Amino acid sequence: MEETGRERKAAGPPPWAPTKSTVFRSYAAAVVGDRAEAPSARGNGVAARSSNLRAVRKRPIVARLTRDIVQTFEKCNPEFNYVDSLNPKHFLTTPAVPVHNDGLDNANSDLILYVNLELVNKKSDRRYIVEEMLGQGTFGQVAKCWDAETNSYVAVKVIKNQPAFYQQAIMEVSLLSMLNDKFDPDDQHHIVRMLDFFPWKNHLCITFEMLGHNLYELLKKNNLRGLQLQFVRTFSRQILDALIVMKGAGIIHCDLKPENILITPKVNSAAGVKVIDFGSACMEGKTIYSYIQSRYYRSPEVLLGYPYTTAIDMWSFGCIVAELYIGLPLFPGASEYDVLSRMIEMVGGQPPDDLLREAKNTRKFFKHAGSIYPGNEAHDGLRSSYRILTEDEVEARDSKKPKIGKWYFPRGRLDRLIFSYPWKNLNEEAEKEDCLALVDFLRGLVEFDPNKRWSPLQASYHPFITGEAFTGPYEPFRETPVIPVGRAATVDHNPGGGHWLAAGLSPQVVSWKH
Ligand SMILES: Nc1ncnc2c1ncn2[C@@H]1O[C@H](COP(=O)(O)OP(=O)(O)OP(=O)(O)O)[C@@H](O)[C@H]1O
Repeated sequence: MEETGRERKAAGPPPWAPTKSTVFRSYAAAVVGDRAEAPSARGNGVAARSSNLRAVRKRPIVARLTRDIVQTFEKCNPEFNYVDSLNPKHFLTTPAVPVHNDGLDNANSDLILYVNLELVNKKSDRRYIVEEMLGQGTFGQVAKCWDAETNSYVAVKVIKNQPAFYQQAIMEVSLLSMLNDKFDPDDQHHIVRMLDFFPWKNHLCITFEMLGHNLYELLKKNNLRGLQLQFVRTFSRQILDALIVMKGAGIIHCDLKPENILITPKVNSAAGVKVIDFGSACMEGKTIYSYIQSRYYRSPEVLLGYPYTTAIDMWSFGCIVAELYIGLPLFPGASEYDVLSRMIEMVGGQPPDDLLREAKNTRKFFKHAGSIYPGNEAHDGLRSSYRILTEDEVEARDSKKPKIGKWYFPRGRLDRLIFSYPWKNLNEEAEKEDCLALVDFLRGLVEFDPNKRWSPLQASYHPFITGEAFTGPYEPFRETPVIPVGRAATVDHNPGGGHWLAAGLSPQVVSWKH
């Protein structure tokens, strides 16, 4: 299946500085062009206007003049006649042409937002004044709003006025309130805080704490050259912390990607991140959708149509960790076939045969070779009765070529990519050791077999995360008796925190100094 939803617009090439390798340069430029991004309205005009508004709020004399500006004009000119409807609105939503909902919504069922529009929680009479657009996504729009009651900014997600989106947003509200209130009451585990939710003009509005740029924006600011290892470690540690809590709650995020990890305002000058967007999340053991996760971060079991668990978030997490280091997506496939081929080539190996036997989409990507496939150099002497179809075989079957993206860095294994990455200066012994630890860390995350892939708690004890000396391949402790998912009659999904108990821990035990 080709991508339909979740397509985002190209962001344009980055301001690329003089390089060590033109191969990497063109790769980055193409990846930015290929990777679709939510159209952001953080234009200069909007930014300037918002800082003006802030200035107005802070200076009482200016605030008074501004508030009473109509009266002031009337005093100056008795013929001055202010009519609200003639006041030009600064629209933030595109398109801003009224179509549905008595002219309040556009053709996409998005509420047409404009600067100074008030979104009101009628129950509490709390008002949120729209100031700028933060993001327009699948489920609706996220606007930066001024909360007059707390004198602070919040991010308000205004869900599209359509039953399916409303239902999924209700799920987001219920899962996030459970995570916030029950599993992270003291806001220690890097999960966004939901502050309020209410209906407004047939749209569900969800209010969140205001956070900063997302990690993709951060990587772009850094010319897609990746972050220093210390930041990769800190961010990974914090995302893992959130994943431990989510697994404890039995929640699968289903859309973990750099765009959904936001930088928190600095506390004591320490960098921090939080996981956002539970709009695709579901409870483990109650999975409904099969078409989930953004393509670059989609796990093999989801691609193959196999029952999935919280392990799919660990796959996405592995892709994110690698991307933070190299600055570029690990598997930027132009189609699902391309993503799977890249996984096989870069990680080595392929999904285990019993998974391939049971998965719904195996025939889309693999050929059952009948007897044992002896493997080849690229597959590490793999022995399997399945092999991935060649491009020609896919073309012959589908009567069209599979979409294949360019390879802009030298083809090969992940470890080679990490060690040969031109922007890193691996002169120091300590840096080389850190890199070895990173490669070993990634090994346990981008593991084809979801039952062998490390859980967040197992990963959290890896030397790359703890900062201990890396002495050799990490062997995680055994967490729970392994009951292969989809290969057993009943599966204990640990929805209520059994994961913690099995490990003899409570969520509070695992905390790091950030
Ligand atoms: N709490 C927040 N603080 C600041 N910005 C935010 C916040 N929440 C969301 N955003 C911005 O809005 C964007 C879209 O948010 P979100 O992912 O929740 O919406 P979505 O409709 O589910 O989007 P998508 O379709 O991309 O998944 C984010 O990438 C981020 O840039």
